[in-house]
Amino acid sequence: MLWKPLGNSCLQLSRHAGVPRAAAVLSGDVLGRRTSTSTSGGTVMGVSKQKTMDDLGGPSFATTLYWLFIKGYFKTTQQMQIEHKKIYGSIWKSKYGPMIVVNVASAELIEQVLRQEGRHPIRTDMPHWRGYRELRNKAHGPLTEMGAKWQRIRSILNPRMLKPKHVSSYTNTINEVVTDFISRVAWLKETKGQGVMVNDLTEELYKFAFEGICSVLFETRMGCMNEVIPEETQKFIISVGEMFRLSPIIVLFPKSLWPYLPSWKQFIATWDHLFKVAEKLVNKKIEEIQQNVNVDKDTEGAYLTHLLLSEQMTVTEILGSITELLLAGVDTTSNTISWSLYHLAKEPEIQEQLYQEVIRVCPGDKVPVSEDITKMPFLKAIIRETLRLYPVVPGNARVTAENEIIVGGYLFPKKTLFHLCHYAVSYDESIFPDPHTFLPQRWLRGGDDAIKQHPFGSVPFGFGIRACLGRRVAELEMYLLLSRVIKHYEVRPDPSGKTVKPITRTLLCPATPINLQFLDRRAVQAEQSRTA
Ligand code: HEM
Repeated sequence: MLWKPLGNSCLQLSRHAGVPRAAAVLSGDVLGRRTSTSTSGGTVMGVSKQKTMDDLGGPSFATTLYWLFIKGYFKTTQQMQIEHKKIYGSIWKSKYGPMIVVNVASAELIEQVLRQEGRHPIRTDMPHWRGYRELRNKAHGPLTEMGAKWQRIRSILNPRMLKPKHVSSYTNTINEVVTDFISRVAWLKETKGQGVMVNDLTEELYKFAFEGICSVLFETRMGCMNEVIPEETQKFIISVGEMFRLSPIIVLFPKSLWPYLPSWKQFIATWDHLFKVAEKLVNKKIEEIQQNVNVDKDTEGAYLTHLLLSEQMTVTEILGSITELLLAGVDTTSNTISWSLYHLAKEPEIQEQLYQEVIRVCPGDKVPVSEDITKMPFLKAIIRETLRLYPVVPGNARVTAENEIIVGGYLFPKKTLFHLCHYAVSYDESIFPDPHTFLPQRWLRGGDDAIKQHPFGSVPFGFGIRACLGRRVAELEMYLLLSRVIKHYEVRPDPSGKTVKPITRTLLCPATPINLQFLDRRAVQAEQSRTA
């Protein structure tokens, strides 16, 4: 997904940015506050002059290119947010050719942008993703659709993805996948990890997240937890990776050149494969439902069955949405769990505290279900802190489509492209003291830091009506997996002591493989009592 404003996809929209209307001068901001002379610019012959985008500082196009390609921030654009904030302050503009992106890097300014969104917020226009759909006559899903059509899709997809009672009904399905993941860890250790290591944990968690989301969406198991992964599934996973790899390349070129690019042809081929696999799964479900109808049997089922039976969307529309949900729901979850385990391995005391919480709520062989999770505040705090340190979407784009708005005392015209620098804000020490330290306690109610936190200091799932559609499902997956893995295994760092840093590949990912040791707690306890 292209959330960061570094490709034409985001930038294209800012071409529409016009000159601010004079009428807006002195009008006060849309939050109802009058802009004071001190924050809104100088005074011209006794009349205060509204500051506009022209008055904003920031790097030129050449300077940005220098930072990206000579100083080498192309893969660590999240870090560039922090460096630019030091130079330009909390708000600055970056130029990409004729296009302008307004960066906001404080909790207050992010709040101002998000609270002034219109009824149909836009992230980016994603011309390459939309281009494929238009070429092949496919429907847009929640990621690529805009305006009233987007709102309609969300109103249909939201309830079974976000309402707690529906989401908790996916618990058993997800727990089955977690059980298989725990067994797969044992198999990986034995066959490829000298009895103790799991190498490239993120890739393994990717398979878990893919299997988990497929089992919720399609009500079908894909075989990703098997020892040998089915060829079709493996190809699907590779296609997702390819599509994300090709996306930023394609958007570097104008649309008119796409038909001549080999990358565009590969891009089309990968999307064809993604839609083909999704179509096969949807058709299989339609056949199952049809067979039940033929024998007058009630059809029960989760997400896809509900969408098909409710008939609010055509099958083509369902396919468009389901494919996008799948794409949005894999790397995000798997990266977050990888970072959590990476930190728990490094911080044995935090891991022990989590283990004690899990066995207190779920003693013996009890497998946690969603009600148990409500009794595990420390588990939740660990995920929350992971998402602060590693926001999967480190910089989110926002286009203010409907209104002129005032942010930080500057007046911006309609269709201004904002880049919300979530990563920089997550490391703001005035909001999160000791920002580089993994401190889950800061998210516990009654904790010393809890009071100081600004509600927009860390918003890992976004905010408002265009926020993440899969948040509740992702949280359930992460809570169940983490609690059960820690109950079963003691996790220790790679003995080679490698530090893993984050890089931005559209999403924030580990730059190098995360390899960890997994010690079976029962085996360790048995060994300890034998030698005692
Ligand atoms: C740790 C896991 C996840 C994180 C941190 C995450 C984060 C985000 C963020 C930041 C956005 C953009 C929100 C905005 O623009 O305000 C987003 C959008 C979205 N996410 Fe997630 N996400 C996660 C998991 C998932 C999962 C599991 C699914 C699917 C089941 C999913 C589906 C979506 C969709 C469809 C959108 C686009 C919504 C729209 O534009 O209407 N996400 N996510």
